[in-house]
Amino acid sequence: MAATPKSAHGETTAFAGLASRDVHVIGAAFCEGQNLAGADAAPAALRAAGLAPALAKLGWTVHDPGDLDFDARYRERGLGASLPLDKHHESMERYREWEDSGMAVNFATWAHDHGAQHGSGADGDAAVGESSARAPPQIVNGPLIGCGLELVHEAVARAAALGRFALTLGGDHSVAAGSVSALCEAYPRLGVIWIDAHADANTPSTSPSLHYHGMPAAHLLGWFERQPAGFDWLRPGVLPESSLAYIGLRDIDPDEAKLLRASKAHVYTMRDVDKHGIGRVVEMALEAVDPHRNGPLHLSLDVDAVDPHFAPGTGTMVRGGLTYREIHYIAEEMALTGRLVGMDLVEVNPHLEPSQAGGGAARAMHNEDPEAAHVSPTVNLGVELILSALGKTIMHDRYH
Ligand SMILES: NC(=[NH2+])NCCC[C@H](N)C(=O)O
Repeated sequence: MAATPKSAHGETTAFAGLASRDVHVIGAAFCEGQNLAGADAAPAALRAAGLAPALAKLGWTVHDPGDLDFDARYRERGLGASLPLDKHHESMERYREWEDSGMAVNFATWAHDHGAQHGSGADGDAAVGESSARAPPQIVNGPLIGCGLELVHEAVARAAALGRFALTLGGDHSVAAGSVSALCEAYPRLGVIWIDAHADANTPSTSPSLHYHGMPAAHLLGWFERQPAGFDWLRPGVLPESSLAYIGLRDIDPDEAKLLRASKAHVYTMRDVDKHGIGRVVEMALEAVDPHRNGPLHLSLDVDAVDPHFAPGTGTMVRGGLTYREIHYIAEEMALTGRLVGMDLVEVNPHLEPSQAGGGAARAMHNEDPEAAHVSPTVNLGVELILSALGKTIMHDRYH
């Protein structure tokens, strides 16, 4: 059966799931949405940890054209002057300094209070139609991010048009602006389950950091006061509020919380997980975004939703997260619907893995996939979660 997402998955038609077991890997080595580099190393690290052979073993045909070439796109669009791109990133030494300081505030705030190494990013960032006289707060590196994420959007749209499962490997959570917008267009009734410690629902006006990785949900939902330069390809509101459910939230900024409370987005915080248990929370979230239980679904998984005990290799860790089993359960339930069409795995930062910091190599457990190289705990968890979302269960190692 040919894949024709638009006509086949219209408003009223029940979606029967992808017709074939083809997964398209979109390597989005992109970390411009935050002030720390390293998340851009994740796609390569996930591949090195054996992602493709493990997916093949599970019964999937893997299409991986390699990482998107962001630099080429920047140059094409005349943004070459912004290269090298790491000018707004803080150093790993500064990150360690923040950790040693006791981490009373998040890294972005700490870096700001301790003389950020990078500029405000405001230069040349004027929003569309805005005069510089009363310039609104500017997303750090805004136009460059818009340009880069358009490439993600295009690649995900292509994967969806081919009827393939769109697996986006971040990168920071910025990439979801590209992937989710593309999938919402390909699958009009798309329900999005967003697993995260943070809501990423700040607008440029509410954001304490002006980092875009804290904003993609707000942008998709249409909450930005104005369209920032470079984002013409993103239709604000492309994701209806009621089609979004969060699980795992525990670090929300005050004005961000106000926006969420006033919206129709479905929020399941860690407290809901405590109260109802993960089984019930997943059921409620799926019911909320897809009341008929017959529409296409997307999983946007930020590894910082997981407790730092299990996922230490990420930039914005927050205590009190999902356990190893809870996060796997979520991924497994998504696979069991048979209607998952895409997944983002974001915010894995191999540079922050304990093994890289001198803590010794992560040890393999006896029952782990021998084909997966044991690079580091968070990278390995990332591979495992992708496998769970694509059908691996305790009783079945083939998607059936
Ligand atoms: N994708 C992430 N890790 N987001 C963290 C966002 C942190 C904070 N709420 C901010 O807006 O900056």
